[in-house]
Amino acid sequence: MATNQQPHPNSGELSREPGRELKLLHFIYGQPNLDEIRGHPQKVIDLIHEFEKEYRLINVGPEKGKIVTKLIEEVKPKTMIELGCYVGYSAILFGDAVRRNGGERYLSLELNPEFAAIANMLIELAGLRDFVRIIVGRSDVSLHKLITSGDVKKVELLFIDHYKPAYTTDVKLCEQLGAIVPGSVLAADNVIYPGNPPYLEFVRSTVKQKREKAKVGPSKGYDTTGMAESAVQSFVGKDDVPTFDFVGNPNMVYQSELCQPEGLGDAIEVTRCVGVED
Ligand SMILES: C[S@@+](CC[C@H](N)C(=O)[O-])C[C@H]1O[C@@H](n2cnc3c(N)ncnc32)[C@H](O)[C@@H]1O
Repeated sequence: MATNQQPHPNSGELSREPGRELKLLHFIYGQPNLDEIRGHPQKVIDLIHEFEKEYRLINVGPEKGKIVTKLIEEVKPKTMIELGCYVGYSAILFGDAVRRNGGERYLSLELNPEFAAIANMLIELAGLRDFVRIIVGRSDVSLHKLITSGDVKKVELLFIDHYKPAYTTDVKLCEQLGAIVPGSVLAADNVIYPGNPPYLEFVRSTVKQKREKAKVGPSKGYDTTGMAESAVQSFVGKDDVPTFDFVGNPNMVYQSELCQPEGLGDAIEVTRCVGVED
């Protein structure tokens, strides 16, 4: 399934110089017509696209973004959660869509406080400051706190776009805390490039297969089988371990499909929870 040898769709000759995310902030806030941009999410997105003609950023991009925007129109979440904010591209694009579709808030979980600070400035410029909340920290710790405090009662729509090995463990955490319910929808990015075979196997498994696997007891580490080494090493490093032990809830019934924009070397896996087996 994974096609790790493929070049990243944006890789070309683009600059990967360290600190380019801060450069993006200067580029956008240095625009002479800043007042015309203020309060217009699409104009901020357009400027990020402009910057990406020269620099490589790791956001979801417009093609895969459309898939998630359509899901927002269908699900109409009151609260949408994303794992991985980076410089705020998806938070602005999807936060704006959630707001237009009657939602109440967009929670973005981000590990790196520098990225969160940059994203906050762009979210503010886009006019989404009162709608998008960035929570800085590890996604598992933040999810645990949000759910156990009662702040988030269920997952309506979850956009998963952070540390690749944590896709499965974070969804299992939501399962075992009872936050995944029939009607919950998961949208996971980068499932072809760089690829996430353990996640695809997990969301495409039957209850019977998951119960069989769960017999060994809670899993303690990340399953990185078939993942690109670069994906395993990025953001947290290969020695990182999940904060919690995971059993998940193997009784959750999922319907899962790959949504791949034409001509793109990557796709979003869209997974719907359609029931719970006794
Ligand atoms: C691919 S980028 C997110 C792109 C963003 N969703 C967009 O489309 O604009 C991945 C982000 O996840 C963050 N991240 C990695 N591991 C994380 C974790 N365990 N918890 C929270 N954020 C994490 C990284 O710091 C990085 O900013």
